[in-house]
Amino acid sequence: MEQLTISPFTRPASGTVSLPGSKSITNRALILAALSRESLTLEGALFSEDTEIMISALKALGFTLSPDPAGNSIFIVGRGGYILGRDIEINVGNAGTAARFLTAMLALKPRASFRLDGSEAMRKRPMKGLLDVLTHNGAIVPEFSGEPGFFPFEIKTRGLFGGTLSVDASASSQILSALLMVAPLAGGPTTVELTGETVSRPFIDMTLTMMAQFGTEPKSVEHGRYHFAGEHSYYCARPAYVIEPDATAASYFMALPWVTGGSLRLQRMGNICLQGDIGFTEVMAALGMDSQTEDEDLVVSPKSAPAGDIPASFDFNAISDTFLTLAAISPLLEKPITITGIAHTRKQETDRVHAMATELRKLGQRVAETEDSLTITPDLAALKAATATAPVAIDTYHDHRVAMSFGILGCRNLHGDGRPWITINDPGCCAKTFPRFFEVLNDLRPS
Ligand SMILES: O=C(O)C1=C[C@@H](OP(=O)(O)O)[C@@H](O)[C@H](O)C1
Ligand SMILES: C=C(OP(=O)(O)O)C(=O)O
Repeated sequence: MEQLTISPFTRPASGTVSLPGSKSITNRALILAALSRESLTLEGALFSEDTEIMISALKALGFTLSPDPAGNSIFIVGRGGYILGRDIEINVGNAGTAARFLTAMLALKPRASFRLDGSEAMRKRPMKGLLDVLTHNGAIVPEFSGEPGFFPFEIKTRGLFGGTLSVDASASSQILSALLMVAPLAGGPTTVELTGETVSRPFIDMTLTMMAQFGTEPKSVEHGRYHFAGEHSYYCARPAYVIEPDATAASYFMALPWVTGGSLRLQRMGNICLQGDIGFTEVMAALGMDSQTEDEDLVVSPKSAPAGDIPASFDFNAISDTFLTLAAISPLLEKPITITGIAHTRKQETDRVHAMATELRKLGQRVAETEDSLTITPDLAALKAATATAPVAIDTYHDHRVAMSFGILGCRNLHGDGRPWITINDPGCCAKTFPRFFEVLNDLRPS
């Protein structure tokens, strides 16, 4: 297995970070463009495993896409969602967005058959809420090769009829986002209603805002019920759609100057409109970091005034992809913190709550784990002792965010002599959303 030993920063971080495009926006824009009746160029798109999976799947479904990785753009010809072919195999890898959004889109096609599978981790991730509602609607007839409700499966599709789609999206907001995006193309008036709560709320707002940007909105919304008139398509009466840089990826560089000192300019992060994860700036503000918008950029640096008391508890339910960033740097805090609202992340790339607890314990930290929370009691002396003789190898569990967040922690000059103390196992897993992460990180090291 490949390993990367992190060299600590012996001087404060400085420089400008150009972040890749947002994964969530790129994969939504690809679906919405395919569902629209026009051609469109996506600018500032992300090129990574998760978006390559979406691009390949749409190509397999007969859509014309011309990706230009060097120019970060993708030209796509929409066909009102019309899928060519009736017997197609798709592998969604470990891309949650592709898994949920594509499955819902396939259900629109009458009289076809699709075989879907994903990575080993994806075979354990929640799909049941989505498959159940599509089955009850008569849109699909699923057949499972393994455990019912999970990949791999085959779906015979009948087309999405109108009516009421009651959905359980408690395990993943992507299930609700998927249904919302396809509901306007159902055969008749459609109501999407949530049977309970959902997690990661800002991603639902992202979906609804992007649907509106592509020309289609619910006719009305009331108490978690979204009404659509039916028989619509998306219209994107513009030649280009510009994708925001990825706010979750930015969380690592909001944390870096806290770990190393210094100041960073995050390009085009100054006016993020669609991504709730920009709220991580508030977490870092509580830790004593300042973020100022300058032109379109965000400049992050330690506050000049001393930080007040850090809150004892942070609720990450709305921005859970960023909880790993805070958890990884928590050994450098002065007081214990509790991170709550993260039970659903146990069913993501890996069991993230358990993975973070396990790796922090390897670093000598005291960690208490509940179903929905982590309490980390920082211990700097134990951190130094655990890493005194050789770097500790952090296991990453095929989870890009475990790799990237501990990569940031390893930048602290912990032993004062520039000696490396953290090794990241399988650093290549960051290719899911940020293939060049460790190169970008290295470029911020003053020479
Ligand atoms: O809709 C989206 O683009 C996402 C929603 C969230 O998933 P869950 O709703 O499963 O938490 C988030 O964790 C994921 O990275 C992206
Ligand atoms: C949870 C994540 O991804 P996915 O889109 O596969 O759910 C993530 O990127 O942190």
